[in-house]
Amino acid sequence: MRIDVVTIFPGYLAPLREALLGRAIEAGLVELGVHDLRDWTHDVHQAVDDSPYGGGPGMVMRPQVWGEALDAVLGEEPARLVVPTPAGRPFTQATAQAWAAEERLVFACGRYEGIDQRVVDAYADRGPVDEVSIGDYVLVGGEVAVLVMVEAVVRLLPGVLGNPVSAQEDSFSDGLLEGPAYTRPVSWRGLDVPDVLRSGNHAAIARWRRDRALERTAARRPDLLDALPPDALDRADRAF
Ligand SMILES: Nc1cc(-c2ccc3ccn(Cc4ccccn4)c3c2)[nH]n1
Repeated sequence: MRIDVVTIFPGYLAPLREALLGRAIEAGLVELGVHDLRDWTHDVHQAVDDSPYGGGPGMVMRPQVWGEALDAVLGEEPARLVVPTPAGRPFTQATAQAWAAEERLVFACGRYEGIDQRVVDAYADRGPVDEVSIGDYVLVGGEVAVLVMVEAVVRLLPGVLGNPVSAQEDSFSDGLLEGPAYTRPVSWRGLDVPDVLRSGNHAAIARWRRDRALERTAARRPDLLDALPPDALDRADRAF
């Protein structure tokens, strides 16, 4: 997979070259290109924004600069164009799973009050364009959202995670939140590891973990329970 990011703050994307993701890049599992939008300005001030038509607070990012940048970065290779925005469709684990199958992702990081809508409209004719939100809160720009989404996608690529099973078993993959996890010592500040986890009874451990996941999901995210397909819960689950 190749990932390109266009931004006026390239340094914001430096964390993508650290740790697990950095090792995935070094291993050639993913290619990353970070591009400074201002490289496509032609004025001395390198202006990327202007006042909004119709008035209102803040500034809007100019379509011309974005058009030149995305034409250059996209080139002729097909790619999914992703535009983070608070007004986007929710980015979920299902989105990450779908995007993990893509050959190329290009992220357009806006700032100010966002990017002139004609940029999304103009590229919608060339290929898939997703306007996505990572949550119901407003950030200052798209860069942090891109860090989140790139991490969620790249961890799913073959060879990236040391333990690939965890990508299938992590939260949301079975529609439930993950339950609690424990490691040594068996007792810490008077708090003990649940006995069942040390019992060696794998059926009992699996049941206990499922029960804790159901309990936590019901308490913290009842919406996820409501969204489960009818056959997702078996009789033992329903006892919960
Ligand atoms: N889940 C998300 C995504 C964002 C996001 C993504 C990109 C941009 C580009 C600019 N802003 C600031 C801004 C503020 C007010 C209205 C519009 N945009 C962004 C915010 N916030 N929360």
